[in-house]
Amino acid sequence: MSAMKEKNPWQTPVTIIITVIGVIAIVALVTVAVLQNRPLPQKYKYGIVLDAGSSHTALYIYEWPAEKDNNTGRVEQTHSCKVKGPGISSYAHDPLKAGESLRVCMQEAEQRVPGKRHQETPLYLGATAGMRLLNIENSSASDEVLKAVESALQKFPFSYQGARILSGQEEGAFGWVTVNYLDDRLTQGLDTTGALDLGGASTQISFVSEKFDGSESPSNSVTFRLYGNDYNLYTHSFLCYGKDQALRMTLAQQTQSGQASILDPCFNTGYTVMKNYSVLYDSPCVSDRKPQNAPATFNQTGKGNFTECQEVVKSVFNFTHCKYSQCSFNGVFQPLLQGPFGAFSAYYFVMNFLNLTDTSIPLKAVEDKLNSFCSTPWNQIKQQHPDVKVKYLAEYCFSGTYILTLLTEGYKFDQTSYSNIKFIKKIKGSDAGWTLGYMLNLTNMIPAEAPDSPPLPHAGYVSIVTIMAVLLFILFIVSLRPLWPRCSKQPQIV
Ligand SMILES: Nc1ccn([C@@H]2O[C@H](COP(=O)(O)OP(=O)(O)OP(=O)(O)O)[C@@H](O)[C@H]2O)c(=O)n1
Ligand SMILES: [Ca+2]
Repeated sequence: MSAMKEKNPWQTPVTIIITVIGVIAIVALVTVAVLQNRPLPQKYKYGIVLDAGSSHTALYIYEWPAEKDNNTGRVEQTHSCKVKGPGISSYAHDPLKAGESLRVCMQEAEQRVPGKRHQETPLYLGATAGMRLLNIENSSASDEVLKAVESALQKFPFSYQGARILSGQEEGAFGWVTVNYLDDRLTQGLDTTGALDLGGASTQISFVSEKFDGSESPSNSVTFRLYGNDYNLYTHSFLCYGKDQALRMTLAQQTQSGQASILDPCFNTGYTVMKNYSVLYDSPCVSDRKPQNAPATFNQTGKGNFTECQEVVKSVFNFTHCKYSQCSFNGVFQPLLQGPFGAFSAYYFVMNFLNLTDTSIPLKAVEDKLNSFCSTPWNQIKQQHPDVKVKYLAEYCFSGTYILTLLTEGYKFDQTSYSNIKFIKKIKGSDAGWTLGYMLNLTNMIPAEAPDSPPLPHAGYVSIVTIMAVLLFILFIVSLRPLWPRCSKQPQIV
C-alpha cells in the first residue's frame, strides 16, 4: 500500500513566521499612523462680549475648539445674559450704577467659563447708539460711564480688552460679518446676505452690491479680505432712526405747537398716558425742536389709524435732496438693493409679535394687518396679550408702521426685494447682531487668506494607509516566492 500525504505549503514554519510578523507589522503601522493623526481631544476657548445698547445691555459668551481657531462656522454662542435695567447711557447721572448693573451677568459668566480658562478669555464691551447720543450731548458724562463700566469689568478674572463706543460703520459691518459667518458664506466664497439691524437709537443697513465700488460715497464703504475673497460692503447707520428715537421724532412732530394733548394715530384707541415735555425732548435727536412756552406735560391719546400713522412716520424722513445717483433718505447714498437680507433685533421682535415674519405675503397684506392691529382698542389688545410688557405692547402699532415705512419708503424695498428679507433672531443657535463679528475681528479669527487644509480628510487618510500596508504585505509575500515550499500535486510515493 502506498500512503498519500498532502502537505499544506502555508503550514511550514517559515511562512507561518512571515505571516505573523507581517500581520503584526500591518497592525502596528496602521495603529501608529491613525493614532498619530487622530484629532486631539477637544479643548475649548472662550470669548465674552457685552453689547451695551441704547435700551439694554446683553452679555454673550462664545466658545470654539482650541485647535481650530481659523475654521469658519466654529465659533458658537453658548450663553447670553440680559442685564436688568436700562442701557448704560441711562446712568449718565450716576455712572457707578452703570458698572454695578453688569455684576449679575458677569458673575454668571464666571460660572459658565471653566475656571482654568478665565485668565485667557478676552472680555470686550462695545457701546452703540445710546452712548453715541450721550457723547454728542455731554461727552464728559459718556467718558464717566465708560470709566465706571471699565473699572467694574476689570474686577473680574477675565482678560479685559476695553470698553468703547463703536462707530455706526463698525456696528453695521460687524453685523454683516456675523450673519455671513454663521451662514458659512465667507469660506465658501458664496454670495453674501445683507444685514438689517434695528435698535432703539440707531438702525443699520449693510450689503454687497455689484454696482458699488465705494467711489461714489467712500464713507459708506468698508472693504474686507476674508478667506481669500475681497468684499466691498456698503453700510450706513442712521443715528436717531432706531425705533425709540424715531418714536420721539414722531411725537416731536405732533407736539410742535406745545399743546396740552395730542391724538396719536400710532397708538391704539383707548390708550392714554401723560408725557413730560422735557423728558420727550431730552435727546439730541429732537432737542432743537422743543416748542417754547409748552406746558410741563401733555396727554397722548391713541387714535388707532394706520394710514394717518404712516403719514406722521413718513414726515420724519427727508426725501428732498440727494447729491448722488440715488439715495435712501436724508441725502444718504444707497446703491441698488441686492441679494437676500437678514433683519434682526427690533425688526424681529416687532414682526414676530405681529405675526408678520412671512415675507412672501403681498405688502398690501402687511398693511392690512397693521391697519387692523392699530384700530383694535387698547383694552382688547391688553386682554389678548396679558404676558407681554405693556411698554412694548403699546408701541407695536407704531413700531410695525415704522418698520414698514423704513423698509419701503426709506430703503426702497419693493414687493420683490421685500420677499428677500428674512426676519431672524438667531442663526444656528447664535444671536444675529454685531457682537460675534466684533469678537472675530478683534481676535483675528477670520484670516485674510483661506487657511491650508490637509489634502485628505481623516477617514480618507486612514483608508489609504491601511490599503497601502496590505498591498505592501502582499508584495512582500510574493517576493518571497522562491522560498515557498514546493507545492506538488503529485502524491508522494513512499
Ligand atoms: N421683546 C422685545 C424686546 C425689545 N423691544 C424693543 O426693541 C428695541 C430695540 O431693541 P435692541 O435691538 O435691543 O436695541 P439696543 O441694542 O438697545 O439699541 P441700539 O442698537 O440702538 O443701541 C427697543 O425699543 C426695545 O424696547 C421690543 O419691542 N420687544
Ligand atoms: Ca443694538
